[in-house]
Amino acid sequence: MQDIAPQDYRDAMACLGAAVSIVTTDGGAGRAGFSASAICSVTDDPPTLLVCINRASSAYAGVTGNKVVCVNVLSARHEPLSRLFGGKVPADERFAAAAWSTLETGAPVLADGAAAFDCRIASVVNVGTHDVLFCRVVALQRSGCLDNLIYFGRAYHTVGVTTRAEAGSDLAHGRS
Ligand SMILES: NC(=O)c1ccc[n+]([C@@H]2O[C@H](COP(=O)([O-])OP(=O)(O)OC[C@H]3O[C@@H](n4cnc5c(N)ncnc54)[C@H](O)[C@@H]3O)[C@@H](O)[C@H]2O)c1
Ligand SMILES: Cc1cc2c(cc1C)N(C[C@H](O)[C@H](O)[C@H](O)COP(=O)(O)O)c1[nH]c(=O)[nH]c(=O)c1N2
Repeated sequence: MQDIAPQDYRDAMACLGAAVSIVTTDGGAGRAGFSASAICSVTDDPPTLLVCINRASSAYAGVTGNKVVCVNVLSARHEPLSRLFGGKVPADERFAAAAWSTLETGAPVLADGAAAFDCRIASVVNVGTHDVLFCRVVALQRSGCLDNLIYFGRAYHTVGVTTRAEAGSDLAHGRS
């Protein structure tokens, strides 16, 4: 087995593009949120996704105490917001920069996000510095979903379509 230095791993992982979301929580353990790219769908029956959170994150206590999160998928226009939620900024200042609502759990839902997955944490696996949160989706919100903010090569990029017509009816009806 190779002896892989963390920096070599990160350099390689920087080549894996990923959609950027803001993961939020609220409840008795307080309101918190952080930018996240280590997110993916697990299964659609029951609807479940996973989020990897660094236990050193300022949001960790809130997320694990409230046991609810909302995954707010970002569009291109949210790059400044992702930078704010990317660390070293007080939580109130992060949330003051956008409009939020709630769905089922009380976790903040970004008013104009590409999509929002309101979740209850169903199980947690500790792996090294992170917890892998398996989250049961209990409510959804979706906008026109015309573009996504992508993180690749240590920089933000955009992928998407420019018009709803270009998106086609498949996207509008969720067909792949
Ligand atoms: N999964 C994560 O925790 C994660 C993902 C992306 C970025 N980040 C953080 O965002 C900041 C900017 O990252 P960057 O991409 O500009 O440069 P970077 O060199 O710190 O990270 C390069 C890539 O390595 C991975 N990575 C970095 N730190 C990680 C960690 N602690 N755990 C798991 N994967 C990790 C990510 O995929 C990241 O895009 C850094 O502080 C980084 O730690 C963390
Ligand atoms: C594009 C991008 C993507 C991610 C992150 C950052 C950025 C810029 N960060 C790190 C996270 O947002 C934040 O930096 C940490 O929470 C540390 O900052 P605070 O403790 O909140 O100040 C991050 N953290 C984490 O625990 N899981 C993740 O998937 C990601 N993904």
